[in-house]
Amino acid sequence: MSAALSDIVVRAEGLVKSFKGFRAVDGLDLTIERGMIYGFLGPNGCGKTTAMRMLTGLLTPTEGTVEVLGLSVPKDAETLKYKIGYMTQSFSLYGDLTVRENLDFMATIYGLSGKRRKSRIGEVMERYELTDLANRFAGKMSGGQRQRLALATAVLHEPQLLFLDEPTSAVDPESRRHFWEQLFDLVEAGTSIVVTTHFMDEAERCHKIAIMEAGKKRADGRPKDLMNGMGANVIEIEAPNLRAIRHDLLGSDGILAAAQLGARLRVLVKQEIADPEAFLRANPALHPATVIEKVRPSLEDVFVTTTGEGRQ
Ligand SMILES: Nc1ncnc2c1ncn2[C@@H]1O[C@H](COP(=O)(O)OP(=O)(O)OP(=O)(O)O)[C@@H](O)[C@H]1O
Repeated sequence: MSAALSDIVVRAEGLVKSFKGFRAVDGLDLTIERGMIYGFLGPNGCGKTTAMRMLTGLLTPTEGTVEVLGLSVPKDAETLKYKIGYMTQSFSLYGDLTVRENLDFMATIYGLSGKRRKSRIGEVMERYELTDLANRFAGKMSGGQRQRLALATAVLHEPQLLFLDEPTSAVDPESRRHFWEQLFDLVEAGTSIVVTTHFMDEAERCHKIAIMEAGKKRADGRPKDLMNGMGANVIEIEAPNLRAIRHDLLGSDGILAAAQLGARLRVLVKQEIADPEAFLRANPALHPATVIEKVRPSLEDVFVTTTGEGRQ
């Protein structure tokens, strides 16, 4: 099988990026399969953007190797440029150009000409609801409209692989939902997607994710598998004195985390504790009638159990 048709679109080994001795990305290994949405989940500053910039060939790694679509990066970055799309956090649009002019400019960058250029610009304007905004300056558009234009410019040349850096941070929840539906349309049409996010609900939509912290990958896999294999049971407690209970539980060895959600306390109990409900009931701060219920893990629970900083 030729490299371009391989089932692996990104392979990185031992990827490091140091800025004056500070390791923003610290030994990252990645294998991303074709046809999926792969998410980097992690807090601000954990190295998501730096990792993505190395994968796109925009930043040279300090150490490690990267292969994207069978090309060696950054050596073959120029060839790769025509096969990938990249939507940056700031959307990289020209505010003093109109929608059509932004698309026209990107078409030139990607070397689109003649009929294909015209038809692709028309197609993306239609698909991303930009036709009525064709003469609007990008700088005068709403966050959601700018996001649609940024996506339209990133996919104009029909890239095999699309990189999206926190694409929904500046948009409202409805635009976010709509945007994700558009991503799944792209996947169905054969595009593979790598996306960074710090939103748990977005990460849950990905086929696979890597949980990042301090430049390192702490865990990776399908969200469901990560939730099932997280090494803790999730118990919710409903009681009037939740702050006192939380304080008490956090001093206990068997407890990984306890966080209040409204009228409930969500407690992560280590898996080695065979009967977590009985374990909690034995705590003197709990009233015998306190409601204790085992619940389904969430990705946020996985995040808390796999990262140190998220623990509370
Ligand atoms: N050019 C640079 N020079 C020095 N430090 C940098 C540079 N680029 C990034 N960093 C540092 O590297 C760390 C990782 O930054 P990065 O932007 O990759 O994180 P991130 O997870 O994408 O977060 P954010 O969502 O805030 O961009 C941060 O501490 C950042 O300050």
